[in-house]
Amino acid sequence: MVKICIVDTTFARVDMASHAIDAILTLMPSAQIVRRTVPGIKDIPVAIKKLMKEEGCDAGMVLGWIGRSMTDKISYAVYSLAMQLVQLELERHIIDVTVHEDEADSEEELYRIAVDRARKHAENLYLLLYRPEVLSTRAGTGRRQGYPDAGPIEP
Ligand SMILES: Cc1nc2c(=O)[nH]c(=O)nc-2n(C[C@H](O)[C@H](O)[C@H](O)CO)c1C
Repeated sequence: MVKICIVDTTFARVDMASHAIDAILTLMPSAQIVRRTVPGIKDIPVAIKKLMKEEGCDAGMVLGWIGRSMTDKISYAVYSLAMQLVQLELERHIIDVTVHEDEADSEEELYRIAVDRARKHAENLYLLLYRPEVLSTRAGTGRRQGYPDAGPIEP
């Protein structure tokens, strides 16, 4: 049975983890999910690393929300680097679902982006774990999460 650790934040304005878990359990009905929630993105790296080690998770998913200010964006850069280090150290995939609040002006559009991104990355996690060959068939096809696919560029 695959075990997946998930960490999200109270800073986020959409409960993306619930959508991700719903998609994960649709694709992997026997998956065991361990979820924790922390205040903000800078609290995620240590939380997911500790959880993955304590629970022995096969893979992880982190869901963050970035505010509109420059301080928020710098926080994201620091967080993003830390998440790369955690993955390298644990040698486990941890899919990063991040929504930047300035991706859209309306709350309706931000909600749509957040849900679409969480669900599509849940599928990516499934493919990384169980169907890596499917990802290879999609190489160069301009897949997007949160938006319609960009599509391939043909010669
Ligand atoms: C400036 C800032 N921006 C964000 C953000 O855009 N998204 C987010 O999730 N959290 C932010 N935080 C909070 C920090 O990540 C963290 O929760 C606090 O510094 C407490 O450790 C901070 C402090």
